[in-house]
Amino acid sequence: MKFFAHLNTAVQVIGQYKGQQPFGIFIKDFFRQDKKYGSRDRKNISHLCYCYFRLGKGYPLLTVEERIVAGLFLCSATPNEMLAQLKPAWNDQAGLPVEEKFSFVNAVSSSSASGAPDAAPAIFPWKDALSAGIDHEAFSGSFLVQPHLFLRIRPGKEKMVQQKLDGAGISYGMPAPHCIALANASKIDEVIRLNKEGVIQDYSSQRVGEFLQPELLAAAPGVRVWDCCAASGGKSILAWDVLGSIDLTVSDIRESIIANLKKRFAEAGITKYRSFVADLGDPQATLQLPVSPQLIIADVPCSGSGTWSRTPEQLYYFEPAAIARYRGLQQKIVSRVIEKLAPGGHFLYITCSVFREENEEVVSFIQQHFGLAIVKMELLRGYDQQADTMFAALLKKD
Ligand SMILES: C[S@@+](CC[C@H](N)C(=O)[O-])C[C@H]1O[C@@H](n2cnc3c(N)ncnc32)[C@H](O)[C@@H]1O
Repeated sequence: MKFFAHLNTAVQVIGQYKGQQPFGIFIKDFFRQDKKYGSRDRKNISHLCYCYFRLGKGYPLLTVEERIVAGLFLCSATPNEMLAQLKPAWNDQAGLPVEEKFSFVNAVSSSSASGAPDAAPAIFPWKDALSAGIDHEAFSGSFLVQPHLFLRIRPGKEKMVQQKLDGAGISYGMPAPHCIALANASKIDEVIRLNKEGVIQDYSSQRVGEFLQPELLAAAPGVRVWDCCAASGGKSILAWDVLGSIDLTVSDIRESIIANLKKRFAEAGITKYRSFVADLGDPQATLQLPVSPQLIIADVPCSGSGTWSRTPEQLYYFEPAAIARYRGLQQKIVSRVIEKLAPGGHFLYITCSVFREENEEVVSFIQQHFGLAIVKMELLRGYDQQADTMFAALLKKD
């Protein structure tokens, strides 16, 4: 019976949530206000809610309760206690390939008032807006699977990190050298000294290192790098590790963000760098850059659509009008920063978006307005690796 109580609470939570804040924060507040839920209850209720959001825009005419159960079935790789109680007829089918499982849900969907049956592509309905090279069906289906947690091992710490993980009995995969893939709930911060020995960084984000190779950039030691949307410094630490000694400047829009970065850099052993705060969407903003940078890393604000497997509520609440707003901001930011790039310098444009308008079209804008030439451009597919999907383009100024 307890799973029916969890289902009812999940229906209640979903009814109250309107998408204004990350769902993870909302549900924590919900549980804080009502102390009767134990940790197992909280885990199950959260899981049911996330199963609902993982269906994205699919099955809109099912009731909330039906959608939660459909999501639970589609997201379960094996039979389980919860499904056995909530939908016994589907539990034995949980291990089937997901394409086959859709037919069970479609049968319910078409027997409700919905008419046409649904399937994976309906989860993410903006197929025509996707960047080149994304398999729409596989991408849509990827929302049903929780992504891995990835750790990037810092240079020289390879043996130590693997020994520590083995010693703690934590199982992991290695999709690439220096890259550790773990189950999402792994408590590696109790085992690894984060930022010093390894950095929590998605696999695709780690692959941005392929664009930072010294031979590609013809970078000499001491190359002047500006990470202009640095957040807590994930790309800066990567550049530091790949390029060796760099002359680093970081900036972001708010002081509190730079404060987090400083803490993280201290843990990472990065002590020599400059930082400032600037709103790069404002053409009048003061940029406290000492000399013109030879490499600008612009990991710009974006829809984040390549990361929605981690926050599937965004997939559910997304309004496509937001894409043009992001593109407008991205064009302002690149226009503001490229004028500072040294002649012969490189500009690395990065998003975690799957939308062409934020990716290839901004690159075309850069080519047309600033005459930069593409050195390397790639959609970093993560959806087939339980990772984020990102886009990166390296351009060169004459
Ligand atoms: C995708 S995140 C960067 C992630 C970071 N590079 C990393 O690897 O961890 C984009 C960053 O752009 C910043 N940002 C948003 N709007 C901005 C603006 N108008 N000017 C400057 N930075 C901005 C955000 O605060 C956010 O930290």
